[in-house]
Amino acid sequence: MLEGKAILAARIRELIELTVLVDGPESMFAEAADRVAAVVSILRAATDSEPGVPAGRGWPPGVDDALEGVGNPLAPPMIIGHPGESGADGEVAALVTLGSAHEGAPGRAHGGWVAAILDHAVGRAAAQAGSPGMTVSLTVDYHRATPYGVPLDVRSRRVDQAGRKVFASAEILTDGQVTASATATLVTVRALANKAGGERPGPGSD
Ligand SMILES: CCCCC/C=C\C/C=C\C/C=C\C/C=C\CCCC(=O)SCCNC(=O)CCNC(=O)[C@H](O)C(C)(C)COP(=O)(O)OP(=O)(O)OC[C@H]1O[C@@H](n2cnc3c(N)ncnc32)[C@H](O)[C@@H]1OP(=O)(O)O
Repeated sequence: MLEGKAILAARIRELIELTVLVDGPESMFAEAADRVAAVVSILRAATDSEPGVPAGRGWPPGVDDALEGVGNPLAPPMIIGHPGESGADGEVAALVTLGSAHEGAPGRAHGGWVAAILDHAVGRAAAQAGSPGMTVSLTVDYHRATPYGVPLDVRSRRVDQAGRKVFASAEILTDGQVTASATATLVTVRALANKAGGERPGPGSD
């Protein structure tokens, strides 16, 4: 089931990428749109959920996660490595490859996607360090172009903690050079920390 969803999501990522890149006659777009509509109706028939309405997909991040979910076509996806796999002790190491659909300035990744990756990385680092929380402040420095189409190395770690506040940092590297870095403050959320896979948090829950 999961494998099938991951394959579907991978195809949809391909579809998104090609939709951004392709140019052609109206008839080609019309035919493609009709075929996509047929796929949409297959999926719609299989769910009671309404697109765009919060459904609460479970927690912690899984197959449908916005950044790392292999079953979420919007997720690049970010591949989270084992603790210490390629980063230093206590670091979370991840790999992510963006595409043309993530382009901002010509030839480089959009800064919003760069920030989303860094936000997720600090969230992961806080969770790995035993202090899962939500980002309340994220400061991003863009040092040089973050490319797309190549695997990006992402590193993050918890730096400090004071009460419920967790301080973390993260970088994105390519060819050993840091393209963007972030420092963040997260606030631990007790209700989430206690949930290994329960319902998604509601607004303002702690
Ligand atoms: C996300 C939880 C994860 C837990 C999951 C469980 C398992 C983990 C497994 C894997 C996790 C892996 C990855 C997760 C990665 C990403 C997940 C995506 C999450 C996000 O996508 S995240 C980005 C968006 N994020 C928000 O949506 C937050 C909006 N926010 C709020 O929902 C509230 O803010 C809340 C509930 C967080 C706290 O609210 P509250 O009422 O409980 O706490 P309160 O306001 O009292 O603040 C307490 C202390 O933080 C200080 N403080 C507050 N704000 C500050 C700021 N801006 N700068 C500096 N300090 C600040 C105060 O000054 C006070 O400090 P003091 O105690 O010293 O006075």
